[in-house]
Amino acid sequence: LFSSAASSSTLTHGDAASTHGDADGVVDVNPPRGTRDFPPEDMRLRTWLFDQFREVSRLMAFEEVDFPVLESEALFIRKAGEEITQQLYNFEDKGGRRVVLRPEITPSLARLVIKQGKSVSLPLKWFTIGQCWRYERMTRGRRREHYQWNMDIFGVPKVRAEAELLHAIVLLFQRLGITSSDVGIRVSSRKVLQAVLNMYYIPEHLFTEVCVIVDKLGKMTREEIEKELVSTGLSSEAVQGIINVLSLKSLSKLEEVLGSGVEAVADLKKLFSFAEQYGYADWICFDASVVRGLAYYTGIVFEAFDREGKLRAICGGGRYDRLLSTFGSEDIPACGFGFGDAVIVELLKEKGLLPDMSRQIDDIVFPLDEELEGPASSIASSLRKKGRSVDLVEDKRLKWVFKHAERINASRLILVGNSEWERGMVRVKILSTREEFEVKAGELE
Ligand SMILES: Nc1ccc(Br)nc1
Repeated sequence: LFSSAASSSTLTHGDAASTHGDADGVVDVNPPRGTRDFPPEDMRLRTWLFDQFREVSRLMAFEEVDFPVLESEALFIRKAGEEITQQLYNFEDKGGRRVVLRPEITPSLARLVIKQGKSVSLPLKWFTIGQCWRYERMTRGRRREHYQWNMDIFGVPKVRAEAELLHAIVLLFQRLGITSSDVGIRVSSRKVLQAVLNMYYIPEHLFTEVCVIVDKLGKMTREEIEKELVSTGLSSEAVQGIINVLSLKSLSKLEEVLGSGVEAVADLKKLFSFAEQYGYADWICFDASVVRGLAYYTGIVFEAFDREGKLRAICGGGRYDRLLSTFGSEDIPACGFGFGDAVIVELLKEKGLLPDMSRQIDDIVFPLDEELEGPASSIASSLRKKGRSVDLVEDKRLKWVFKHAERINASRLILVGNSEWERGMVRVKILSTREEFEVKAGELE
């Protein structure tokens, strides 16, 4: 959906610009840097994609929720050095309040769950599709906004919840025509890292910071990661131990290193066994290097990736059992994922899976003379009441109308002409078969 940088088209409207434009009366018609417009064709693709998100949410029996894009900055202040909190789109409003354009959805979800308090019964299965923002120096020319589909389950402490979320992700990919040969989902648990830190007696307060650092595996060199880990105070032995465990891709090897009976291994085994029952085992694989970059994850984490390795993560999520207490509330076990609107479209383009996005209209109604505009309107009105989409066209030459009918894939062209109208009739042309006939205006279906 993110078109390449728009041309520097500008608009000079003479007087209009003098009130709206800058000094020389020129208005920049491009949207703010890093943001997108959605002209009709792009909007049809976005609507189609969001309809797939909604249909999967319906299949999973999730309820839709929403909240403001604008949130208190306090909801996102975290000290773990995450990229997401270092790129807050934050400002002070006219009331002197510190606010942000939200960078993610989960804290707003947590806020709403806390606000709803005892009035909601657990488990909660909520979803939303919302725009998220970041303020990044445009040097990297990256987007500053995207839309995310979020699915979250509150009140289920067991990995059955993560298994449900993974099912939703697989259902979505299958609906788009993507197979497990195109995409995989790497699965691990932050409890793996927790177990390793315990092995080296590393203090608990370093856990979140270490997670954020090792999430950069694959984006930074191993040396840079090791350097950052050492800078937190870890011994080089502990750093090597962490790097070695995070390179594991087999659960049995992990069990050898961590020992049996470790919660992380038990959780993952249970999750992989659920995957067999759901029938999506071939979509997922254990990969200890997956930690995800958000500070609040506490357990299972996962991310979907294109197996050709050309694109960034398609979606990601995990368990966050202690987020609510960071907002001063009682903790409720929770897990969820975010699924952005940009990488998935790049993948669909790569795979030739973009759907046909051309328009489709049922009827064009066209009065052949000006004094027939009234009758044409009443015909359009009665057809619309019957549920047909009608493009009422006026002040055009017939040649243009036929071209227009092709352009918008109209099924029928309904011509209102004097000679027919005098007999209470209209002329109908079926555009697919070129069939043409007269119908009583009142009997038009
Ligand atoms: N968090 C976030 C927000 C906006 C974009 Br674009 N990417 C990531």
